Amino acid sequence: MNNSKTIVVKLGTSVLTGGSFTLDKAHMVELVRQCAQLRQQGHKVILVSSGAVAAGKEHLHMSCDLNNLANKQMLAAVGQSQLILTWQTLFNIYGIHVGQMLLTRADLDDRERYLNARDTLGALLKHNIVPIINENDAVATAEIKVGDNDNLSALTAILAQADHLLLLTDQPGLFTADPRSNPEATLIEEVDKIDDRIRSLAGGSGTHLGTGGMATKLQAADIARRAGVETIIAAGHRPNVILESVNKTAIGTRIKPLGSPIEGRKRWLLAGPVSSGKLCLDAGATDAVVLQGSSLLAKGIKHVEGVFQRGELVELCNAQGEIIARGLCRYSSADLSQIKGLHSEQFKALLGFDYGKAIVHRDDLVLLDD
Ligand SMILES: Nc1ncnc2c1ncn2[C@@H]1O[C@H](COP(=O)(O)OP(=O)(O)O)[C@@H](O)[C@H]1O
Ligand SMILES: N[C@@H](CCC(=O)OP(=O)(O)O)C(=O)O
Repeated sequence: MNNSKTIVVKLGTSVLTGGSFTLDKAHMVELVRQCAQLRQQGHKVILVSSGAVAAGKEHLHMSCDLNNLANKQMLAAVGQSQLILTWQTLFNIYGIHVGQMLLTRADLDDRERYLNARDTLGALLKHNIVPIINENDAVATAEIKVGDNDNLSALTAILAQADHLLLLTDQPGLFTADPRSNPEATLIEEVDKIDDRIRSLAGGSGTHLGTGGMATKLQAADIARRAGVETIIAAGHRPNVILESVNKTAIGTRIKPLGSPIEGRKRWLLAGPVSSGKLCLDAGATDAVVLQGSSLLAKGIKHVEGVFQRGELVELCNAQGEIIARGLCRYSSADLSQIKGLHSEQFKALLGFDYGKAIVHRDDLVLLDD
């Protein structure tokens, strides 16, 4: 079917537990029914499922300090197997297989590992298996974590070249303020651009088990929209929410994608590496990069922040300090401290070598301003 869409459905702990410390299996079966129906309509479905920590707590009947990393990892290790067992049992009702993928930031940083994860996801979808993704909480420490499943689901949507990202939570969408503390807050139905004004509306999680609240949902939506993916934030308990979101019923908060989807390597630049440093550009270089589609030359670099090697990802900032692009830097921070502000003809005399005049080549750069 040529109208086939790929949909990433992110289910927050709040949806899977209904705010309790146990998995709400009656509701999970309802979500599975909707996923099965979407597949019958010819669409592909990927779940990003939170709930491992909650499931671990439920299984062990143990109260422990959730601020302690080892405790949380223990609960996730126990809970993840319970969680996937529950999903498999429920999808079995419809004769659907599931495949578990546990990822960390490190799996997406490295281009080769990113491509491996992409191929696994592709193979699961090709064989009509529903991928169920979570962060590998049992082993991931802060340095190699994505940190929250909202961002992980956006990275998954990029990996899968999805059409829609549904962030299902315990609120009907993004409100003008946290509705838990502001009963007057109203739903925002459509967002064109995620700027500081929109970000300022989003608070953190209102529960002990949720991570990130609305703030991480907006981060995720911003990454997704730049990769051409539409995001919908909606209530996981709304009847038929998954079916209606995809079939264009006005529902929750819809965050529009940017016009044209970007090509593979640039998608990885958005999804993958964490930045190792910053290049601050003058106005001329900013215009050249943003408006003229040029590579970044050393001449327009005013200063360099951070320590990085050749080939690492850096952020490019304009004179106001706003991040305008991400890209792979062809020179190390040590080299750049010598050649910033100079013409490329001088590189060899100063460094003893030269990797070409582009500091960040156009092919290795993705723009963020819009
Ligand atoms: N502007 C806002 N609009 C809606 N919810 C918000 C807002 N700011 C903060 N929140 C909070 O975000 C919570 C949902 O995020 P979170 O607890 O992380 O849930 P999940 O487990 O679904 O990811 C809501 O319960 C709400 O308290
Ligand atoms: N990976 C964790 C969930 C992390 C997370 O982002 O939680 P949530 O904000 O509920 O989606 C778990 O499975 O418990």
